[in-house]
Amino acid sequence: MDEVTRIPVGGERPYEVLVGRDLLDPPPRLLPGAERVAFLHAPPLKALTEGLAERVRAAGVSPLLIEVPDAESGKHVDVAAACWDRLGEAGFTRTDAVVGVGGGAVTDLAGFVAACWLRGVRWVPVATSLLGMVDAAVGGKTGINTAAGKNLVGAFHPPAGVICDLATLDSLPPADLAAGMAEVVKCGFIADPVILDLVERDPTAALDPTGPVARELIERAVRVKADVVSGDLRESGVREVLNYGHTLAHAIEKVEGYRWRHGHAVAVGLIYAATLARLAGRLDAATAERHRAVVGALGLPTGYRADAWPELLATMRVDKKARGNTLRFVVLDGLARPAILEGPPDELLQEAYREISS
Ligand SMILES: NC(=O)c1ccc[n+]([C@@H]2O[C@H](COP(=O)([O-])OP(=O)(O)OC[C@H]3O[C@@H](n4cnc5c(N)ncnc54)[C@H](O)[C@@H]3O)[C@@H](O)[C@H]2O)c1
Ligand SMILES: O=C(O)C(=O)C[C@@H](O)[C@H](O)[C@H](O)COP(=O)(O)O
Ligand SMILES: [Zn+2]
Repeated sequence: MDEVTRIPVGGERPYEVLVGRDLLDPPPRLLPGAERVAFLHAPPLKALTEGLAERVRAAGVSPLLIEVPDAESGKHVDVAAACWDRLGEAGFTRTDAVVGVGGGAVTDLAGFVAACWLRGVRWVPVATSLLGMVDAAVGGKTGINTAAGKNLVGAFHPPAGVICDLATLDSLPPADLAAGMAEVVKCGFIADPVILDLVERDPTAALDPTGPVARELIERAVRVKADVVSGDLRESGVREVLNYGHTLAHAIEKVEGYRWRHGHAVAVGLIYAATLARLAGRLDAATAERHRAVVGALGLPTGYRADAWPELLATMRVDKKARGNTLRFVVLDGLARPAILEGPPDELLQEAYREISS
């Protein structure tokens, strides 16, 4: 095992994010006293999960493997209900636990299943995608999608610990690596501009999960997220900055029937938020343009269909940051200076969209 970085996350129930290579042993150690552990995984992570289950069995704990549909198809209430049925059949009690093995979709689902079972049992995300490591597995936001939109049902339920084994990224498809980088870049714009410098200097190195640049980027992004959520688990204030770019991103995902990767939608959403801030007189043109350049350098999408605007606007109205009829956007007043743009007029929203659409 190489060196493990331990990043603390504070709050009512503090825990650590472990980043390193070949560190898949810890789930039983993070869950002392559990006699049963349910492993939720999607088909691509079956072999890895079976290996984890064997280690757990060797430690005297009974594993229960629950295979769920891949990606966003798993974030559905019917899938959650099927998981609760399995926990019930296996007699899961409050000292037992759930482990989610996979990308952000599976860990969001696993956390939600754990948050609701017996009104909350312990859980551990084993993040196997870049996006999961830098974002989804950290911070205790769990949830599923509904017919009305993305992540509309969920719970704040911090994990007992987070495992980011960089070796798992070796099998992650390149498009998913790039998608994860969108959330890393988000952290660069809202809090840690060194991230942007590193990506701009060598985008290829940023996308190589075996190299030191990717590891530094991952650790920096996790620290940004950990710092924010430590002080505001339930998003009553500062945590909203982590939603930078997400108001449009979630609308694009819904319009696409969740066939677009979350990170790809976030990439477009970041450019939209920067354009909106520039048009609102909040952000300088150079920093706004930097969004397009960094996102483009990573091979991520930079725009979306012009004719989708009416549906996107309607969907954005149920964004969780909205208050009644007032839309609220996270914008930048400068590099690493996130703020809220409250109730921008529809004309301004549309003008910004015109600039990023084709
Ligand atoms: N809870 C949060 O705070 C938070 C934060 C950001 C994103 N999210 C959510 O995370 C989800 C996106 O996560 P994602 O980008 O990981 O997508 P994903 O979970 O859909 O995973 C993408 C694909 O990669 C596969 N995969 C994962 N790890 C792999 C590996 N090591 N090798 C091979 N294939 C692998 C998955 O099976 C899937 O097919 C969205 O639902 C988003 O809403 C949640
Ligand atoms: O952790 C947060 O807070 C975030 O906003 C991180 C986002 O990257 C993530 O996509 C999150 O799931 C979005 O949350 P939502 O509350 O807008 O559904
Ligand atoms: Zn996100």
